[in-house]
Amino acid sequence: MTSTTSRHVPTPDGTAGPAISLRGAALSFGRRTLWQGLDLDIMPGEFFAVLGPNGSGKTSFLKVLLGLQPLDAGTATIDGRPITRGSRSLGYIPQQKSFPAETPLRARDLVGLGVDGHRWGLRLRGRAHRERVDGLLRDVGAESYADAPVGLLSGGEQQRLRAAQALATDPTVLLCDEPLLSLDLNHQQAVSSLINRQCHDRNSAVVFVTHEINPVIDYVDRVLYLADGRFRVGAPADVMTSEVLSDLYDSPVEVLHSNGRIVVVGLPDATTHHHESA
Ligand SMILES: Nc1ncnc2c1ncn2[C@@H]1O[C@H](COP(=O)(O)OP(=O)(O)OP(=O)(O)O)[C@@H](O)[C@H]1O
Repeated sequence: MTSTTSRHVPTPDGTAGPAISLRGAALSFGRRTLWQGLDLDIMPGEFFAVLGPNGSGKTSFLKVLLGLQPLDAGTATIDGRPITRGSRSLGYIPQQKSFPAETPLRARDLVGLGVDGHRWGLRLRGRAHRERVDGLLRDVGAESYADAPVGLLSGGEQQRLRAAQALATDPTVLLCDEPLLSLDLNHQQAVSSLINRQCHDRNSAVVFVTHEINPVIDYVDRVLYLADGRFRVGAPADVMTSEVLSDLYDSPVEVLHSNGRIVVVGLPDATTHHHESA
């Protein structure tokens, strides 16, 4: 957390309050509890990763923050206010889903919607608009297909446009659901570094759901690790340990470190997962 300026709502003493705050949060579906007793403050400029095996509740956690999923107990606020759907301070990179082939938008139109599509009042138009869109397309390496119909692009190409569109809004809270899926290594690095800049230079709080911490390990301030209805929150070095993961999975798990990467060995058989296996 390096930024000093804040676009977030200040606390009475003038310091920036948490961008996201959960108190006593609980969510269950039927008899399956995803989490309970979750107290959490995510600060402006914090890069916060959410990890856990398939079905552990990572996407559901984002849905709560998007106002699409009510909690069963507790409260959730963004910038000190109760969460409402479609808040303008939220940016969202959804889990990859293809656009239909006939979608009547070019790549640059999609990004352009992020630049001014949700705003009332003054809209960036003409040259300024075009330059902003071009800059975003360049940032995600999408200039070469800027004028192509989105429905005809590959999954990875579409995903880069979604990242550009979400960043275009300069959100105070950026929610990312597996944004690196189907990107090759170069573009994983480009997109994760862009998200990191939004976080640390623009002071956005980033919530980054991922199966694989290694591509963002240098950026992550804290992780929420969900498994089997339980969770652990802390710095990666404190959570990604053999002791903590063995406790969460209730089964011996070994965490190895190799060349700055984390390798998890011995996840329970039923766990369809994430991280690199040895
Ligand atoms: N609206 C719903 N009604 C009933 N069950 C649901 C609902 N939404 C999610 N679930 C269940 O809650 C669990 C958590 O789902 P969620 O999508 O949050 O997991 P996840 O950690 O994001 O998984 P993945 O890694 O596979 O994307 C799953 O078992 C899912 O079937």
